[in-house]
Amino acid sequence: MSADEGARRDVREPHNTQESRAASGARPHRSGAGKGPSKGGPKTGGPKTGGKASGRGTAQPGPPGLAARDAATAILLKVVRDGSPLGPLLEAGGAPGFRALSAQDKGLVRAILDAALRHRGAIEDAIRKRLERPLDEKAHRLSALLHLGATQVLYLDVPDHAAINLAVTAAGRDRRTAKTKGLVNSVLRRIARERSEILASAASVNGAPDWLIARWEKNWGPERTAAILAAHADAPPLDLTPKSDPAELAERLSGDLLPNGSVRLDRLHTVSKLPGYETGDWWVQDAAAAIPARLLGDISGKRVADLCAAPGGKTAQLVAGGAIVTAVEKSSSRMRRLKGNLERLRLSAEFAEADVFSFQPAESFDFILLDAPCSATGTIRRHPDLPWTKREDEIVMLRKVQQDMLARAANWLKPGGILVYATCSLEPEEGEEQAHIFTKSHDMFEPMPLHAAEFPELQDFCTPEGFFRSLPGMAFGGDSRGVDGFFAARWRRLN
Ligand SMILES: C[S@@+](CC[C@H](N)C(=O)[O-])C[C@H]1O[C@@H](n2cnc3c(N)ncnc32)[C@H](O)[C@@H]1O
Repeated sequence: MSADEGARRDVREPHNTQESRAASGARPHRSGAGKGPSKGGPKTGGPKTGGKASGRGTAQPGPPGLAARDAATAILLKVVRDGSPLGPLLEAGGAPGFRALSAQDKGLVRAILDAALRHRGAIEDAIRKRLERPLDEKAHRLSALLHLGATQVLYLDVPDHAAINLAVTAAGRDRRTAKTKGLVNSVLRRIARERSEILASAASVNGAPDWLIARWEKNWGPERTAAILAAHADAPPLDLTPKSDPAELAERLSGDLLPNGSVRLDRLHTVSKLPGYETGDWWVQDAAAAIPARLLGDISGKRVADLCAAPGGKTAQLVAGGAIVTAVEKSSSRMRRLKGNLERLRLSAEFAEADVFSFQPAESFDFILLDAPCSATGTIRRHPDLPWTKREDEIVMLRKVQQDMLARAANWLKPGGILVYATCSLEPEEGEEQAHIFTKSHDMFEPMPLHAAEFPELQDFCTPEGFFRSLPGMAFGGDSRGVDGFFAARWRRLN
């Protein structure tokens, strides 16, 4: 996955997990111990096992639900075997089998994949313990069928018999897995029988690859790592940034007003159907993602560069704050999204579709916000595919990009101007360490540490060095539903 594609989506388009799930009626079980499934969720039909093995794919039309299951299998394979990010596979130009599905089936596929990836560690553990011998490393398709079947049995409101029959049918219809029907059937039946026990122990199973957990334990310690993993297991709430009057919006949407002015709703909302969507009264943005732009202070009437701007959550904040904003973004498709988002919000900015490494501003800026491309490990609760598609060497590669970008951006600031650097990463190499390197190598810049006196609501998030640091699992203003992991540092140019 490229750094760009790993970028979070602060301004969410109508196609998102929440709304798809709402559309499909596929409500996930709440994760955690002792939460047995309630039955009678989405009707996948009552597929009968059988059907003819048809080589690759499923040429014959199958029982209801099978097309969705096949699309989910193909997409899960793309993500966990090939390392493709999930988001683009679920978009309009995404995976072919997915594109052909009805809106309801698309919703079902999104819900299955979200749960399968969010709980991948626990599901893998449950399957492994119920196999007589380990699966062949190359048995990717069989593994995916077992994972999706187990996901439905453990985490979605689908009757066990329907979920299991569908998995067995899907196995039987493909030559590569036709002989494993018995195994699929017996493993999934055991998982259904032992559901309570599996869910009770799920929290103790690591929900990310070992290399990531080892990093977090080294950097944040075991307790905070456990809190990060617990936060990842719960789907996040829906946070909105109001264009104006947060209290009015919170009341209008019956949401909770967070101390930074974000409005928090539960996640089962269709974003584009919420009041104020059409009129551009708010945009989707995690409460932590809304902090870096605020660190610039009073920007009204000032020239602000928003570097690495798409999809535009921070651009919107800056424009709404009265600044004259130049939004720099190198990806054309993401720039289109940024423009579309600002259009909906009736906000205007100057758009520069350019690479930060070749961009040349006509004049210097009063303020610069650099929201650099990063591993995005702070957004795993919103993108549960990330742990399974990231590689550690990407973090090493991105460090150099971030360092060079910061150094380049520093040249474009007026004397007295303020620079904020931010990443949505849990990795100190992309946050704290970058800030220290910049301070050491730029004596024309003085750090502007954040203090609780200036931002009382951020007291728990100001580090001793004066950085902003959030970790998933940290409560904000008494709201225990957590925030994304973010880092931000701030400097003033001396002359
Ligand atoms: C973390 S996202 C930005 C999120 C955005 N600031 C927001 O709040 O909505 C990083 C963005 O940087 C863009 N990007 C990556 N490398 C870039 C470069 N060299 N020049 C300009 N943009 C770049 C990516 O395409 C991506 O859209």
